Amino acid sequence: MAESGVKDPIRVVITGAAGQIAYSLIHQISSGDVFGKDQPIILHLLDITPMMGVLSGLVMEINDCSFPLIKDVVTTDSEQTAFTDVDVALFVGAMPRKEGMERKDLLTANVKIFKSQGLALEKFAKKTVKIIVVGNPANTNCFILAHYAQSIPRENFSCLTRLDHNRAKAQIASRLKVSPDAVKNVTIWGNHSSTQFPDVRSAKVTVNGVETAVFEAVKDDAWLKGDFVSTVQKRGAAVIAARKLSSAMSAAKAICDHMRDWWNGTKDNEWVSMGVISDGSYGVEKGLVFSYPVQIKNGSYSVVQGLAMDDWAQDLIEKTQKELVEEKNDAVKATSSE
Ligand SMILES: NC(=O)C1=CN([C@@H]2O[C@H](COP(=O)(O)OP(=O)(O)OC[C@H]3O[C@@H](n4cnc5c(N)ncnc54)[C@H](O)[C@@H]3O)[C@@H](O)[C@H]2O)C=CC1
Ligand SMILES: O=C(O)CCC(=O)C(=O)O
Repeated sequence: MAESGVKDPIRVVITGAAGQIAYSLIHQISSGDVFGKDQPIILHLLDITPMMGVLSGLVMEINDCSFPLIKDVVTTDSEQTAFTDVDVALFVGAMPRKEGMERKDLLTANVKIFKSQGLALEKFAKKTVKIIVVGNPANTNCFILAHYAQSIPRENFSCLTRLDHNRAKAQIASRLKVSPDAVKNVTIWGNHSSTQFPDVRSAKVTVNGVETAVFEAVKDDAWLKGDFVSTVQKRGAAVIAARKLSSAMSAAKAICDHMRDWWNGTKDNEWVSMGVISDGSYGVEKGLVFSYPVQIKNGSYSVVQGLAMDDWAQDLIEKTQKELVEEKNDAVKATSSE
């Protein structure tokens, strides 16, 4: 904080800044929706060289928005310039999948980007940098990024599963005809892929002022264990099939929700889902980037412990873990052969 009582600016890097997610994200961040209405920001926008013209147009638009919180905008195709002294790093830049592909089909191309950016992050970012990996396959890209940036604390790395979390809340809310904010404590376990486990066994919903377990309120176990799960698992693909482009507005909103909660904390007795480096909780292999229920206080998250498991849940968690182990092995092979 400067002597005047005005906060010092924070540096926020967005990779893939010329892409469709960034176009929504930049607006929300610049408006003060994430770090607060009193937090000045210097934006670092990274993209590949052919996109520098697009970034210059984006800067014109940012200027034309007259955001009072934006103190400077740095556009660059240099990883060194992009990551120097950053406080927050949003790794959006990567190739998106097309209709018919699984996210892991992007692995070979995208993990190489994350190796190179991990090495740059290691050299140039602040050690306190808070990181969200969005580019797919998000968990495994995050694993590679962290692997090549060993001096940054492990708890500073995360990947985005908040979009899945929001989708799960929205499905329950729509089924019960309540607002999504009446639904709390859903959990996304595992990979941001079609093996993820959207779990509402501990979730609660407030209907007509009364808080009830979601399973009791919905009264349809077959749906909660069947179509609900597969709808959330396959929502990304459904959007691509309909829009011919992958989710962007909802992804940007979820990135903001994830970082806002990490920056400011979660509400009492509530949790959110974040892909984080596993400490072995719930029997998951240590070191995998796995989505867990987390609570956040003073800028640090902790995995919610002691949630009940049954054979059905355990099976789903093992399936998504198995996929992550396979992805990790393929990613390590793809990055170490260079
Ligand atoms: N985890 C999640 O919940 C979600 C993840 N995604 C993923 O986010 C990523 C970005 O999606 P969109 O913005 O829709 O894609 P997009 O194709 O519109 O934009 C990607 C941008 O990244 C840039 N880029 C490519 N390589 C780069 C590099 N080495 N350094 C910096 N920039 C680079 C491209 O030039 C492009 O401007 C995709 O991988 C997509 O699958 C999308 C939605 C949700
Ligand atoms: O599904 C994809 O591959 C891109 C977008 C995404 O990850 C999602 O919508 O969940």
